[in-house]
Amino acid sequence: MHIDHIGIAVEDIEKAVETYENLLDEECYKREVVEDQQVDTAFFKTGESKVELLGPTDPNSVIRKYVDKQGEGMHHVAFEVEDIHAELDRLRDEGFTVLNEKPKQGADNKLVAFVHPKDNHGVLVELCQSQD
Ligand SMILES: CC[C@H](C(=O)O)C(=O)SCCNC(=O)CCNC(=O)[C@H](O)C(C)(C)COP(=O)(O)OP(=O)(O)OC[C@H]1O[C@@H](n2cnc3c(N)ncnc32)[C@H](O)[C@@H]1OP(=O)(O)O
Ligand SMILES: [Co+2]
Repeated sequence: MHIDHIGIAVEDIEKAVETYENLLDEECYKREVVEDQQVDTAFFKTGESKVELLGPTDPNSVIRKYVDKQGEGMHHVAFEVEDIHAELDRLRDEGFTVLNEKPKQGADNKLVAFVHPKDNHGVLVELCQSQD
């Protein structure tokens, strides 16, 4: 597994894109709203991995709930895997709480699924598999 991206929850994604374009001295390479997850995303390439900014698109968005409760900040770490179905089965067998029955369509043309932070010492983990 390698880190595909770090997810950062933000209040205002337009402002956050401006900040990170300044900070990283590079343009955001993709903007994508993922209705199913009620998030607006912005991606920056950082070497082999990426930064994914996440803004809420709906009052019921998990990002809305997170920012209201914890404030803006690091939200999840995503690992890219070859076979997400096999990995989810392995993690379930190992006793991890996999939050998705089956992988969902994520951003950046990936299938995604999540493992509850309570099993990972407080870190929400996303597994993603490229559909390229
Ligand atoms: C568009 C896809 C994109 C991609 O990369 O392709 C994405 O990354 S989408 C990202 C947004 N989607 C998700 O995060 C889906 C998975 N998340 C969830 O299902 C929930 O957020 C969940 C289950 C992690 C938490 O939901 P819940 O309703 O239980 O929220 P609570 O505030 O009650 O939290 C319970 C407990 O967990 C702690 N918590 C919540 N979120 C996080 C987090 N991101 N990192 C670490 N810990 C988290 C929260 O503090 C509570 O802890 P407690 O000790 O019980 O107070
Ligand atoms: Co993500």
